[in-house]
Order: sequence, then C-alpha cells, then structure tokens
Amino acid sequence: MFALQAAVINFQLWVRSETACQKREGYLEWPDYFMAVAVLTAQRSKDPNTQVGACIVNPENKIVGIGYNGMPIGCSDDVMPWGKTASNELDTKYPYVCHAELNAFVNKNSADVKGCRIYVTLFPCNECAKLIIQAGIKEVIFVSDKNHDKSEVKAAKRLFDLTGITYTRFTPKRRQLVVDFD
Ligand SMILES: Nc1ccn([C@H]2C[C@H](O)[C@@H](COP(=O)(O)O)O2)c(=O)n1
Ligand SMILES: [Zn+2]
Repeated sequence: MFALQAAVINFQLWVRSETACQKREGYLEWPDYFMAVAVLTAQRSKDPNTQVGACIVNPENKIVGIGYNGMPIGCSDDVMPWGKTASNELDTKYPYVCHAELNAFVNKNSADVKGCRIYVTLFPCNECAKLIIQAGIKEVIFVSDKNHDKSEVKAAKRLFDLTGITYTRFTPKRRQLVVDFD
C-alpha cells in the first residue's frame, strides 16, 4: 500500500513539471513584432500630420535597419517647415523631409539588404520604391494605403509589379499591443 502511494505522488510531480516546461503561449509573433517596431519608430517623427515608420528585416528575422520620416541631419526641426501647403512649395515640408524608408536604408547595420523584407506603416512612394528595388528587398508589408489614388503610389505599385516585389497588407494576430512603462 505504501509503495503504491509513493508511485502515485511521483507521477503527479512528473505531470506538473512537464506542464511547466511547455513554451509560453500568447508570445509576440514575428510579423506583429516587426510591425510594432515600425509603429513605435514612427512615434519619433516630428511631422504633425503623418508619422511613418519602417523596419527592414533579413531572412534570419534579424532587424537590419529602422527609420522614420524626418528632416535631414543638421536641419533643425524647429526651423524647417512642417506644413502641407504654402504659396511657395519651398515653404512646405515636401522638398526636405526624408522618408522613413530612406532613413531605414541609411541606418542599416549590415553590408547589404538583399533578400530582406520591409515593414512600413504607410505604402511606399515611387522614390522609396526605387530604393527598395535597387537595394534588393523582396517583400513589402504595409499597414496604410491611404495614398492609393496618388500617382506616387500608383507608380510604386507599377514598379513593384514589374520587378516581382510582393506587397501585402499587414494582418495583425492581435489588435492591440500596449507599451506600459509602469
Ligand atoms: N512612404 C512614405 C510616404 C510618406 N512619407 C512621409 C513624408 C511626409 O513626412 C509624410 C506625408 O505627409 P502628408 O502628405 O500625409 O501630410 O510622410 C514617408 O516617410 N514614407
Ligand atoms: Zn517615399
């Protein structure tokens, strides 16, 4: 009788420790993680209207570059214009602001980005599409396509189609990810 009880107890301990050795559930999966990095990076932007973030990821799921839209280095955010319209186009942000994708390439920490994918919060314009193609990026994952009717975006899609670069709207696994410093 005593021997039998001991055997039962041991078995229960084994079951409990097996459960504890399972991997954690609800962890952040790669796509949500990379897009969250792009979204968080966009929060660095000083653009009062549209904040964009980009995150370049290599085939080994390593982040090799991140960027957000901002004025060139040395051009004070407090002096440069941030408006969309002005009587003179030179007094708007457009001729000066560096796009998030451009900054992600410039900030890259690897020799090249061939075969990488880029996570962007806004669909790339034609100028960024050219950079994406020339750099050897194979896949674009985007959140917003709010400028889909603009020729910059239409041209970007034409370039991607011609060069076989895929572009996919991001479908998150989870709707919200809270960063809580508390
Ligand atoms: N793929 C893109 C498209 C745009 N941007 C930047 C450029 C501007 O700072 C802003 C767009 O401003 P809006 O015309 O919406 O007032 O977004 C970028 O970084 N990447
Ligand atoms: Zn662009």
